[in-house]
Amino acid sequence: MATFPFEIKATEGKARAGVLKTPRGDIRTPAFMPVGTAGTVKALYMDQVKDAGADIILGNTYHLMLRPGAERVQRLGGLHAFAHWDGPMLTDSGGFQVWSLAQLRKMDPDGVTFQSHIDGSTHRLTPARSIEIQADLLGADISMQLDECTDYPCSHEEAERSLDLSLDWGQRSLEAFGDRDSQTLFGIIQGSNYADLREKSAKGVVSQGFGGIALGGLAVGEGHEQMCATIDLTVPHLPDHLPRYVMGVGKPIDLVESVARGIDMFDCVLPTRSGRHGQAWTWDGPVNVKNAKFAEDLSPLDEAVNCPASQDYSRAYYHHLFKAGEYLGPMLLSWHNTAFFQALMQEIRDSIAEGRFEALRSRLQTAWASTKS
Ligand SMILES: Nc1nc2c(CCNCC3CCCCC3)c3[nH]c(NCCc4ccccc4)nc3cc2c(=O)[nH]1
Repeated sequence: MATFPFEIKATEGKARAGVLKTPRGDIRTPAFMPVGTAGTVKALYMDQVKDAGADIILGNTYHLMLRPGAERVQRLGGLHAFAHWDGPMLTDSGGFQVWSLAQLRKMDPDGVTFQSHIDGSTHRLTPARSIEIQADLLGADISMQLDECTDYPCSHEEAERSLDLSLDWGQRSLEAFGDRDSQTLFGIIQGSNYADLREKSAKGVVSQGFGGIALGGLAVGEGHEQMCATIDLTVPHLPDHLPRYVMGVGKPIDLVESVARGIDMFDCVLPTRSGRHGQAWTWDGPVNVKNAKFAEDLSPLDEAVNCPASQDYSRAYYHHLFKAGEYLGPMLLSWHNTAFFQALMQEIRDSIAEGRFEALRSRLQTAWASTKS
């Protein structure tokens, strides 16, 4: 397994600004990774994703193994060629999506058997099969170990059982990954919100020798404050030199507060999912364009976001598009939100490099206080 060079360029407190160097290109951190679920960042062309500033996108083992099938994606040249994205790509192992989407799933110590939510066909994921799909068939630059995302809340005993299973699957994932020299594998920490279990999981994952470390089991309903508290008690057990990735996070306020606690990488469906439903994220906080107050508002979504979707169309036009159910509504708003999330990460990176991150953080805590729920 390769360990990609991770250079920290600047720090402010626990916040780090750096570059993760991969064979398919550099990833500027802190980085927000747009989610390309089934080989597409929903409603966007890859050029728009790239122009918005994204260095890396996510692919999804669960969705692609069900349709069109992982072997078919390989026959078609792999996910980069298939989806027309030539930059770095990270794929999740599929475990989380099995929990959140599949029907009739059956767990055992070696893996999980489940029925497709699409056509009911039976599938099985083991650590080795997940690595084969991610690294061999889809061709991911960064793969994730197969893990069990522990339900929240849960007992200490249940959290420890789950953590131990993920540690075992992490070891098997590393063995299956072998010595691929142009791809890397990240481990995933579990442990729910128990300090002793997060420490046990962190020390276990760090000792196994991954190319990066993810914090799993978060953004599962615990809320902003609990998520921050869990990050606070996990990061001290992580080495400075490996990238840290909080999975499934999150809202803009979550990104800022996680960067302040030493996190480098994020993914979330929020920009495109909320965009499809009329929610626009701006520097002043979220607005829902379907609100009647925008019916004759000629102002742009956000003066400070340098994207045609943010500058060239009025809020009144967005209001009309969503009231009329026009396709262009979700398309433009997904584009704006994707550009806003990238503009936020760029401002975070610049502020750390210029020693003004804490000033940015306190300004955004005030502007976005109501979004912490
Ligand atoms: N292995 C693994 N993945 C996790 C994920 C999936 C991360 N996104 C993958 C991505 C791949 C491509 C398809 C989409 C998913 C999580 N997502 C969330 N919360 C999302 C909370 C959320 C936020 C906004 C809207 C919906 C849900 N917590 C997560 C915890 C884990 C975890 O422990 N282990």
